[in-house]
Amino acid sequence: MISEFAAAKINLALAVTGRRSDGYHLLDTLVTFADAGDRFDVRSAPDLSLEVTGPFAADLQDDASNLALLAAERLRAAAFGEDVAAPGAVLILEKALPVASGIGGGSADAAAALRALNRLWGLDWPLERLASLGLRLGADIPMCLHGRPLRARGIGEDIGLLKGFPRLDLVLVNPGVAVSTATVFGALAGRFSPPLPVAAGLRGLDAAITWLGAASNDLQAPAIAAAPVIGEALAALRQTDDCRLARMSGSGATCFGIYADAESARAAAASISAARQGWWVRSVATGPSGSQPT
Ligand SMILES: C[C@@](CO)(OP(=O)(O)O)[C@H](O)COP(=O)(O)OP(=O)(O)OC[C@H]1O[C@@H](n2ccc(N)nc2=O)[C@H](O)[C@@H]1O
Ligand SMILES: Nc1ncnc2c1ncn2[C@@H]1O[C@H](COP(=O)(O)OP(=O)(O)O)[C@@H](O)[C@H]1O
Repeated sequence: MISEFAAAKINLALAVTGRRSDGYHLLDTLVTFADAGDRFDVRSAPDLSLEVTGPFAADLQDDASNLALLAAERLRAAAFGEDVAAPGAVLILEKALPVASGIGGGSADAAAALRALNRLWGLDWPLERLASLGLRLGADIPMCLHGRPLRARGIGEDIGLLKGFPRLDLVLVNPGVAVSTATVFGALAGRFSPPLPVAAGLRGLDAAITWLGAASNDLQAPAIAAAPVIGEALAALRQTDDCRLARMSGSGATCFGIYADAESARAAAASISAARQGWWVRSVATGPSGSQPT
């Protein structure tokens, strides 16, 4: 049995800088990964199959369109072609992240499946080769394969790792609405931004907060227009003690707050959870060099 962690992806800042001729939008985004996520186990079997467990399993009823299984099928076809002796695997996904929530659930799972099967099948493919296969399934899969602080451009394929980017104590809040990524991009209606400022050499919380404060997430306003409860999630974070910055991740609806330390983050998460019992609320840490579950 091989296990991989599918860490939640958090877009700390996101500028939409243009649009390609195929309709996909060009981004400039600063991303980090949390120690909250889905868990992925794989074991050898003659065929490929998927079992989904965990608190959000019921939101993913259709296994055939699950990005993790699709990624596994693509990897098997690319590595073994029509070989009748091609290996299979049982993929066991524990779905702990809310679905369609701006924290890369499907992409994180597909990346974890590729990493796990690369090991199980002894393929030894480099990350770049897995990333180019993954990109054809989801724009966020390459960044989720890296799983550490990075800057991504293009639609997510042009990645630069951010060495020295600080560990952050965050609260993640999902107010229980699923937001369609395509709808949110569509609502931008061609309003584009300049690229984000240079992010090299950001060390320490204060430097990160100053840099992030001068940036934004261009998808936040259209997402709030589609689902106003996202504005309530941001307000709830901003009202907690010691919240240094609150913003939405990706195309929403999950929002994050940044805190000075883990204790403040835990206290904020407890107070939001107590006030909003239907919301998904977690205090998490992001890792400077990739995140592992706590
Ligand atoms: C916005 C971001 C930021 O990291 O995150 P999420 O909100 O998904 O977490 C991503 O770019 C999302 O990437 P991903 O979730 O893989 O998107 P995909 O499934 O490839 O695309 C779903 C749909 O969104 C639109 N889309 C997506 C990505 C992009 N750069 N431009 C787009 O216009 C397209 O209409 C596409 O058909
Ligand atoms: N393993 C998966 N986890 C989550 N969503 C998935 C998965 N496979 C396919 N999907 C589909 O992908 C869509 C986007 O979900 P997700 O990747 O969680 O969004 P986001 O990247 O915004 O968090 C959902 O509508 C969901 O049905």
